[in-house]
Amino acid sequence: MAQLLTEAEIQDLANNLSGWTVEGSKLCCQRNFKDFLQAMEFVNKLVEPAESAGHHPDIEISYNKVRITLTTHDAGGLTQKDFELAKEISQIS
Ligand SMILES: C[C@H](O)[C@H](O)[C@H]1CNC2=NC(N)=NC(=O)C2=N1
Repeated sequence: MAQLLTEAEIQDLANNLSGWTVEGSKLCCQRNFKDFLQAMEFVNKLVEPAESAGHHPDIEISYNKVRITLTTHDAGGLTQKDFELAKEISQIS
């Protein structure tokens, strides 16, 4: 199982990850799109990296807004897997 990160590690990793915030034991990012269709097109692009990583975001869709939350459920908090997947998601437009 992936190791939980320390507070210092989390802050260090978060400082090098733009567009995401640390909220408790979660990494959060919100993306805004023109409309629902574009929001869903983006959400569908998350499937491949998540499946490849064997690590999955929690996704909340509200019309053209997509809120992505990452945490390692098996570990009960933030691990390297969350930051690695967040970096990949940041590359998706
Ligand atoms: C068996 C399977 O690989 C595990 O349940 C994976 C699936 N995707 C996951 N995603 C996230 N975010 N956290 C997990 O602990 C997790 N575990």
